[in-house]
Amino acid sequence: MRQAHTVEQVRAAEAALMAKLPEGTLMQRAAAGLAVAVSNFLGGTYGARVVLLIGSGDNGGDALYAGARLARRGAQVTAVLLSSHAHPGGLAALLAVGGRVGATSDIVSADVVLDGIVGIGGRPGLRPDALAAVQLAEQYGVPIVAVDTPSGVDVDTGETPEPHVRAALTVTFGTHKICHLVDPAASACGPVHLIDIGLDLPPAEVQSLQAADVRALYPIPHGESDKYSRGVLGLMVGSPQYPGAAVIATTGALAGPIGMVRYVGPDAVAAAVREAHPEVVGDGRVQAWTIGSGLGDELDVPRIRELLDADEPVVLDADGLKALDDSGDHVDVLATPHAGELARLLGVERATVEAERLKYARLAAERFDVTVLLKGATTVIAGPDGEVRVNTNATPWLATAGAGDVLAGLCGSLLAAGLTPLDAAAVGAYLHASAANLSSSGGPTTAIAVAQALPEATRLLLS
Ligand SMILES: NC(=O)C1=CN([C@@H]2O[C@H](COP(=O)(O)OP(=O)(O)OC[C@H]3O[C@@H](n4cnc5c(N)ncnc54)[C@H](O)[C@@H]3O)[C@@H](O)[C@H]2O)[C@@H](O)CC1
Ligand SMILES: [K+]
Repeated sequence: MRQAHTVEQVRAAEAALMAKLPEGTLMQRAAAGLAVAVSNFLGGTYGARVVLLIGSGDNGGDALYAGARLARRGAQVTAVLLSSHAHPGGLAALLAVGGRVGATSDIVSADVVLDGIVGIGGRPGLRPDALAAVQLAEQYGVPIVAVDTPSGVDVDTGETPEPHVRAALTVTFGTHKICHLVDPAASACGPVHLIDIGLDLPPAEVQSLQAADVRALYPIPHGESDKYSRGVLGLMVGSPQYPGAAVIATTGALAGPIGMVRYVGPDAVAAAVREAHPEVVGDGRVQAWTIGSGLGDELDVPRIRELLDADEPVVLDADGLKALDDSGDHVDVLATPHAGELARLLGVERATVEAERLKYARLAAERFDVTVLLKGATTVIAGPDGEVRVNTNATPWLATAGAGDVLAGLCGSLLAAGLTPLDAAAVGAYLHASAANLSSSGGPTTAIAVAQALPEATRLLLS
């Protein structure tokens, strides 16, 4: 499990640990890990030209001490001081081993720039000198390694209301911060490398399942299982307008853990579903529903509301989301909007949801008393009780027509097999992205190809 803590939680854990250790120990642990990560990033240090962008706080201190370590191993290290105050101990350490203070223009010939402008003490945005330095690095294609967080992003929300650093690598300390997992900030981090500095942390506000967590949650059939006990999913999806949505969602559902799929919808669509999947049967008892993908004119709000109020858990997707209201208990409902659909549900602009994904996913979960899976490059999943999961293993190639139908079918399958909405959403998003990676292999893919890759992605995970 990847955990992301708030700045307040990190500060408290750091204070508790610092009280037990000699002064400066934590910063030395951070700087040592940072120096190794930068050396690995460069493929060696001897002769490398390293520029440090230094702000007024301890984030700059980390960069300066790491710079001193790199200089001792043969790097040419130049500090660009962006504030009248720079960490005195760090600066002295750098100068003592042959590092120097230089100017922004040194960036042009650098192999790497370390962003030690601000870390968890920073407010969003970059001051003019810092912005000019970052832009120069971008203009000359010099990669930036962010120290702890890319400066300028909002660390606790993942929002990026102002200009900020776009890092090729982020090296963070103690735990992940929310900006490492939640977009748009997460996309500005590059790969995130975590250095353990020995913090003792409380439960995290935001979590991201990793392969082992998904493996542990996946419902695996056993010797006593039959097609009913493995779970039966009802699909109310697709329409004469969008028959493909029904076929694709069914393919996603059958590639999940359940034993049987029941399709409920117009005869012509049912025929198309059975042609692709002869094992699909008609109406009857189910353990969960997937409702909404491609319903178009078939949308029957009163019928959907009946199902939402019934005991079986429901994945509510696409057109079906129009049936959601904020009265009543919907804790066993998993709503799967993209940003535009969530914006419509909440009566705000799509761009506002895109900019504040965590906030609006949480808000909708609370208002509608559902679990919300907000689709995107990183998927944000918010439960009605405030729990948040983020999925980060997707590929941009997954942004293709019908991919959402696959996810709705798969998440329904996981619900019918007994997972909670939060777990079904997190496991579904993870496997959906794994299957996309498999079928894409770095190139184009289609929704059907993603659905067809799900069994193999699941096999690889479970083996
Ligand atoms: N506290 C600790 O025990 C440890 C802290 N570490 C490092 O210390 C960092 C936090 O250090 P600080 O608390 O000194 O804070 P920062 O270094 O993140 O920020 C310092 C100061 O910058 C100014 N500032 C805020 N927003 C700004 C902006 N947008 N542009 C320019 N200046 C701005 C503020 O005056 C702020 O206090 C962490 O991110 C991490 O890198 C690590 O050394 C590990 C241990
Ligand atoms: K930084």
